[in-house]
Amino acid sequence: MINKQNNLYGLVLCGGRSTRMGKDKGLLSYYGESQRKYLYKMLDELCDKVFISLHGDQMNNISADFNTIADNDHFPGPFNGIYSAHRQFPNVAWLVIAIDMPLLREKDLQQLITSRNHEKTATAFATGEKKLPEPLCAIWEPGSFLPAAEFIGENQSGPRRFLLNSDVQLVFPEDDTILMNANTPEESKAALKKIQTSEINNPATTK
Ligand SMILES: Nc1nc2c(ncn2[C@@H]2O[C@H](COP(=O)(O)OP(=O)(O)OP(=O)(O)O)[C@@H](O)[C@H]2O)c(=O)[nH]1
Repeated sequence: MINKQNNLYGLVLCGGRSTRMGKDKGLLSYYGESQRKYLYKMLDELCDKVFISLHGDQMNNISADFNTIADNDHFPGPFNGIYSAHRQFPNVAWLVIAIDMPLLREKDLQQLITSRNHEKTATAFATGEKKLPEPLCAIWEPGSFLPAAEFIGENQSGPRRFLLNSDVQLVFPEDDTILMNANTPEESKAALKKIQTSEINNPATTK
């Protein structure tokens, strides 16, 4: 177990449209509570402060129990959420996670934190056969945002492409499936089955 990290803020990206799922992915439940609440609490164990990242028109539908940051730029996609968080608090690093990774455990985030390299643009899990950085489960250092602003200024909005052109500390997860995305009802069902039938994400064994 590691302590809360000073100057590390947590961001749960929830500003997507969930069109493939057909319902808000933040409201799905894999562990007996909404995924939004589950991941918020997980980050709260590790970070100084935690925020839910949303696009502007979702702000009225969220409980006041959560700290929130609304997208304030004009391009769609997760980089907008990350960049808007930085604009609000430019001097901290951000531990960013996507709402649609139901197999992610607190111990995986601890691995990211203990592997963190403050000198790099970001510390990110390596995913897939090509071991590319996963921008939506990563620590973004404060120094990443000047180059990010330039990148966005060139009308680019892909956070993975940005990290591919940056100096990133790659972290190799114990098991690649922890980063599985559940974007459709079928993927969500498959994730739930994995949770119920394997120990990978049994909350009792996650810490
Ligand atoms: N703040 C913010 N987060 C976003 C935005 N778009 C996507 N995200 C988040 O980024 C992560 C990955 O999103 P995607 O799965 O690519 O897109 P989605 O909109 O959630 O789902 P689809 O509509 O099915 O593509 C999820 O955690 C989303 O909530 C956005 O415009 N703003």
